Amino acid sequence: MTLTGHAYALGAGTIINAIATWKGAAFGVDLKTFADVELTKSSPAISGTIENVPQGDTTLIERSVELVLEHFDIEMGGTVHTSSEVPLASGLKSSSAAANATILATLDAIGETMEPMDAVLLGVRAAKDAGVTITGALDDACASFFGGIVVTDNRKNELVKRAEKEMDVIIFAPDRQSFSSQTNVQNSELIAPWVDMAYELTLEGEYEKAMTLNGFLYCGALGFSTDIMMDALRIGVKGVSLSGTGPAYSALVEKDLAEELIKIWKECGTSGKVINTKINNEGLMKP
Ligand SMILES: Nc1ncnc2c1ncn2[C@@H]1O[C@H](COP(=O)(O)OP(=O)(O)O)[C@@H](O)[C@H]1O
Ligand SMILES: O=C(O)C1=C[C@@H](OP(=O)(O)O)[C@@H](O)[C@H](O)C1
Repeated sequence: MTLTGHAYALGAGTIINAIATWKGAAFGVDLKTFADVELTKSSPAISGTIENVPQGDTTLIERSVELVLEHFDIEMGGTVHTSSEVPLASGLKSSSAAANATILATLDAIGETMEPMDAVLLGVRAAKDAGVTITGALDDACASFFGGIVVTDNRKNELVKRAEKEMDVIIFAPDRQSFSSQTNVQNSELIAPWVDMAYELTLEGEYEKAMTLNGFLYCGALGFSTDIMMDALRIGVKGVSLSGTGPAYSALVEKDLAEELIKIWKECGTSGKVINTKINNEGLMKP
């Protein structure tokens, strides 16, 4: 007997990177990661593959399948395959999207459901077990699963706030990767008092101000250039930041500024791609 399941989850952008204070905020975007799971009774092991990334680390998606099967006390093995519109290890939450999509695809395969927040927390556990995260990145996991703007306390495993906002999202993704597991945690902790100020702005609904403050702080702490942010501010963008641990940047913009920002970032002289997307407020399920 072979069971198959399919699902997708969203990539996301950063408002507050949680590494400094363990409190974070992020927004889901219209970029998807797809997961296909195939389970058989005969195979005890789970083996993962990532489309177009033959050398990619598949521990996260394999662990995600395992945790769902363990939860329902099911002894099966098989395969999990992902394909993604989210650039890998760029700060755009490819890991949260891969874990969430895999968990939902596994549930689909075995014909089970879970409370949405329990599914998200299983993905966070898989990310911790796979060693791809510092705080568990509940902010990113919630943005990827619920869409909209989310604010979380990653130490308490708590979704503090969720809001919806219609905005375009323009992303600049340099042609390189930066793994969260290798980020400079000590430097991030040094900026905690000011990241706290940005977090307070987030609670007040001042997402764009919060995001831009977060961007300058983390660019400073992690050694990323602020030129891309300045390019955006110069034309009137209010919300622009390094996304997560970089190297990608994302901006929240009204429609009228989107085209101009795309043009400026395409001509900025740094090699990378510009992605035109928007906040996805639908998500996969409601919290
Ligand atoms: N499509 C995918 N399929 C399987 N694993 C993935 C996928 N995308 C990301 N990952 C896992 O997540 C890791 C990258 O995580 P991370 O550095 O936090 O990047 P991001 O900021 O994009 O989440 C990869 O090394 C891999 O283990
Ligand atoms: O590993 C972590 O705990 C985190 C990684 C960062 O994201 P990326 O994985 O996108 O760099 C950050 O934005 C998030 O708030 C917390």
